Amino acid sequence: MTEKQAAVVRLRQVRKVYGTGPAAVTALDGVTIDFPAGSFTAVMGPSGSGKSTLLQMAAGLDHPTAGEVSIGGVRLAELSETRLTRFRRDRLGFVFQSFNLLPFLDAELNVALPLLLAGRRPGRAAVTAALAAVGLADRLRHRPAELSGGQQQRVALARALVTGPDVLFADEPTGALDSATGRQVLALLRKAADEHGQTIVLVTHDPVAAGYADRVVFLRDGRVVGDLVDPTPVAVADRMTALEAGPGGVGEAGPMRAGEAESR
Ligand SMILES: Nc1ncnc2c1ncn2[C@@H]1O[C@H](COP(=O)(O)OP(=O)(O)OP(=O)(O)O)[C@@H](O)[C@H]1O
Repeated sequence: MTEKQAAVVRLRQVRKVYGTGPAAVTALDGVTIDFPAGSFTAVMGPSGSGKSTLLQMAAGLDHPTAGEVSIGGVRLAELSETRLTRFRRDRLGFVFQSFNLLPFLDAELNVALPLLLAGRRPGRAAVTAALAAVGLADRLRHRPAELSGGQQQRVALARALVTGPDVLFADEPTGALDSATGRQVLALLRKAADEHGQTIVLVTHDPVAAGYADRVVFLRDGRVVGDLVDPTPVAVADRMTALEAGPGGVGEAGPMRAGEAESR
């Protein structure tokens, strides 16, 4: 992997409105949050609460309607489209629920692709090391169709990590995997933060997945409504139940406040 700098991802009063007029949807309603350098944060919330939108804004995949996003001190709004594309390619990694591998390329070439696209000569050792790191050193010649879902997701993770990104954005990366395979992928995300200082932002519905993070941030109706530090799956599931019950149904825990968890 190449040298990288630890990078904080910073959102300030980020709003995202899709569409206009009566059909407009406010997906994010003034989100201010930091994802500290080298931290692993899970983003959770009911369906439609704005998790994927938050990830898209934070990763510069789409532009906010208002507010500001910076990564490692670079304000994304100040970059031209070309520079933003290059910034994403050089500094960020992405993993999605659908693995998005190219079906006609084997594992090795799928992993080499981001280096080729960046105009870097894909050193065979770097590509092999990335696949070995996800436990697939013996699958270099296999195409996606010849790999299990978990193996495909691990190839996708190797592809995301081969460039040595400062920040890795993962949207439901374990959504299509069984729990044992999902845990392997989550352990690799944990390792990326612990051993390589990479900043991990994980969108998930799964309290077990969120339990791998340092902190869980909860969204509802496009707003941050609370967080949980050193989360356990049980504590996360409790919060989710309260959130999904709606504002009037938060139960004994009472309404959540941002930062509440730290004071406990
Ligand atoms: N491209 C789009 N155009 C219009 N509305 C959108 C678009 N993307 C998202 N939305 C709307 O914005 C809101 C937030 O969507 P988002 O996908 O961010 O939520 P989510 O929390 O990730 O949901 P889920 O858990 O179901 O994936 C929803 O009401 C959704 O319908």
